[in-house]
Amino acid sequence: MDNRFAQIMMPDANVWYAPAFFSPEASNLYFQQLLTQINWQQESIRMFGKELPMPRLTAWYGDKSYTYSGLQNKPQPWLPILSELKQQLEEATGQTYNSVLLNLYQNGQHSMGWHSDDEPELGSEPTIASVSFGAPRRFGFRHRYNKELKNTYLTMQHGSVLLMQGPTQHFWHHAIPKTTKPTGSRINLTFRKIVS
Ligand SMILES: O=C(O)CCC(=O)C(=O)O
Ligand SMILES: [Fe+2]
Repeated sequence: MDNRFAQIMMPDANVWYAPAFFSPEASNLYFQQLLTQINWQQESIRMFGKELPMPRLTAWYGDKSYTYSGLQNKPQPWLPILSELKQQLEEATGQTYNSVLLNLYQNGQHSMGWHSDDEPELGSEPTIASVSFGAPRRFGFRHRYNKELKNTYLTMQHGSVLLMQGPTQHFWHHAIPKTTKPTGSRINLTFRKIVS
């Protein structure tokens, strides 16, 4: 882990945050390029027997197919900008990644519900490197079993990286809550390693 990262002290977890992993100039460029180059999709989710639009746009790039929210996703092939980001994260974190899920939150009503990234394809203690560009958004952690523990909230800054590894997915859910504050677009990329 390079020295841009500081550990977030949470029990049953291994979480690191780099608020300014990328410079503001590089971050502005990545944000604009990702907005236009990524093949953003409006997917739907089945909830309570109904088809609902996901409250965000998504895209999936990588080498191996993967099941997410019950959907078998065929990834699109790597783009140069994604390979470049992947390489920088691999160098900084000492891990390798073979796929990336992208989320585009266009406003404060776009969100992601409480979940953990514990799909079997990721192996038992996955490392997930989560990059943010654009509007800052609150990111929450909630312990899955110990209700005495308070939630932990971080504000995901433009150009930041959050690293979740070790037992984090076993013990904690995470989410991007909705906000009523006027909020611009945010792009998130979660680099993952599919092992099966
Ligand atoms: O947008 C974020 O920071 C969270 C994304 C996330 O949790 C996921 O894609 O699994
Ligand atoms: Fe997640």
